[in-house]
Amino acid sequence: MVHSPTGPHPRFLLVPASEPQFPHLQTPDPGDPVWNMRWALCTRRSSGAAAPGSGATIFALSSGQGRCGIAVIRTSGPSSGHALRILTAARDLPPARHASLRLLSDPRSGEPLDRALVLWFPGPRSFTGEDCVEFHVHGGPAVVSGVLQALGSVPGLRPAEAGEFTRRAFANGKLNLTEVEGLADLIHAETEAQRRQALRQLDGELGHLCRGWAETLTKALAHVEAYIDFGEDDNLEEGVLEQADIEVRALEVALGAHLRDARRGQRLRSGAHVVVTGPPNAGKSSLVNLLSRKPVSIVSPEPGTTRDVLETPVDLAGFPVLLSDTAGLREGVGPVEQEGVRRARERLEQADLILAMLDASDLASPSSCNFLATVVASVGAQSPSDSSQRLLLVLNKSDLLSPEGPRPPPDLPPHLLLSCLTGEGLDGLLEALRKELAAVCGDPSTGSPLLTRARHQHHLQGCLDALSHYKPSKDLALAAEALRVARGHLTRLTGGGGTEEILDIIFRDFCVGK
Ligand SMILES: Nc1nc2c(ncn2[C@@H]2O[C@H](COP(=O)(O)OP(=O)(O)OP(=O)(O)O)[C@@H](O)[C@H]2O)c(=O)[nH]1
Repeated sequence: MVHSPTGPHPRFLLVPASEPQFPHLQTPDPGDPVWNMRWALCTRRSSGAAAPGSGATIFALSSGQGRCGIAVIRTSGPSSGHALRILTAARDLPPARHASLRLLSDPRSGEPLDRALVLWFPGPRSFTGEDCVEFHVHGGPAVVSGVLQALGSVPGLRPAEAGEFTRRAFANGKLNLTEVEGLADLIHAETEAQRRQALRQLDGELGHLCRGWAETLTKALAHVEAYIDFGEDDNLEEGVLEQADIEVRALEVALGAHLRDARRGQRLRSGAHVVVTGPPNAGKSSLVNLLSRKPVSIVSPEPGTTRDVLETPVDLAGFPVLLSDTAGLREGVGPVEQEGVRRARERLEQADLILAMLDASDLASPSSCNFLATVVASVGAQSPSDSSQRLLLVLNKSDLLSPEGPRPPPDLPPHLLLSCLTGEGLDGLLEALRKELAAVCGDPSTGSPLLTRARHQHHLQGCLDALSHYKPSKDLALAAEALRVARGHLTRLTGGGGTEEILDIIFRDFCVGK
């Protein structure tokens, strides 16, 4: 939709050409065809964010909504400097990248809006690569809306759409796609581990790794193509193909290792599934309430209280977790409880980490014995390096164990003693959870960068599949094609040749002002 410069703007008024507020500045002329064209470009809307370089200068509140001490409003685009001069009623721009105190006024009425810090970032040394301005204003709603209205009245400026600043940074080569994803994750990070992981991705670690792999493939491709062109030529160095082969096989090993690890990064991004299970009355609901620090489940001395799966998001030892309380596992019950038990078993299959819970004072009961037999079987089946499903055995109600009474039998699998009632043993449980979750989600502070999205996994798998067709001893032309396809996957992972739909999906994660 194109708004006429003389017609009504949906939200903001234009400065009438006949009322120049700042005579020393160029006043927009709605009769000027060049100005008209610029206005049309500035106000053009598409289904997604406007294409960078369209000439539009965008503005938005970049700090959160609502009353606050300081609010940051920013602009990006060619008219940023012009807007800054208009709002500060100044002929000159402030020194670049230095905070300057300025009085901001409404260009339509000259009315003072706020005394604010302004920062001028001439492109390309800015977040978006374009000319940018930041206004650090007092965070009252009237100030913020006054400044936004004032900016909207400056010709060539329009409100930004969600993610548009970042999209421009991407288009101008300031961020690659994995860094954009890292930035989106950082904005959404709710736990410490998510923040660490997102920051590493924003710092470009994953992109750097992929670029290194792509370079290896480019080199191998150059060697293979040289061999195709000059294979018979004596001048070609010996062992060229062999060297390419060694590098491609090493790359396959590295890709395989990352793919085996692939689900960890995704769990870190979207939350690991932790399921509490055990016989009725073991204290499962009490543990879920304790770990989530809220009354998610009903706690009662009546066995079989929890009938359905109750799920709650929790920050456990810095890791994002979807914690599920489930019905107590037992046989010979009514249809409703039976359905609860079926759902509990179903949820257990999806668990990344199982918290198997027993009443420490009731280990000899049939339901405890049956449950324990299942746990022992699953612990035996678990290899220490297996990160697909992990298990922690917790003996609750330790407060009911008297020092002179029977202690848990020595042949029990490794377990933790806990009392949900007194909190005794909780620190030990949290530490054990931290270790287990680091195994399930990967430790974001160490090791190689994690693959945090299915998209990453898809391209690495595509790369690996393509390399399986790399057989230079059989057919050099096909081998070269395999290298090209493999390299294409790595390039797309960092956003090269990315389709618009992928960009739209990724930028949808952003808020306005970012
Ligand atoms: N003494 C003692 N009692 C506990 C402890 N934890 C839970 N309880 C009590 O044990 C009873 C059962 O607790 P719940 O948390 O409802 O147990 P549950 O495993 O969810 O029970 P179901 O819903 O039947 O599967 C309640 O009366 C709790 O107050 C504990 O550490 N010590």
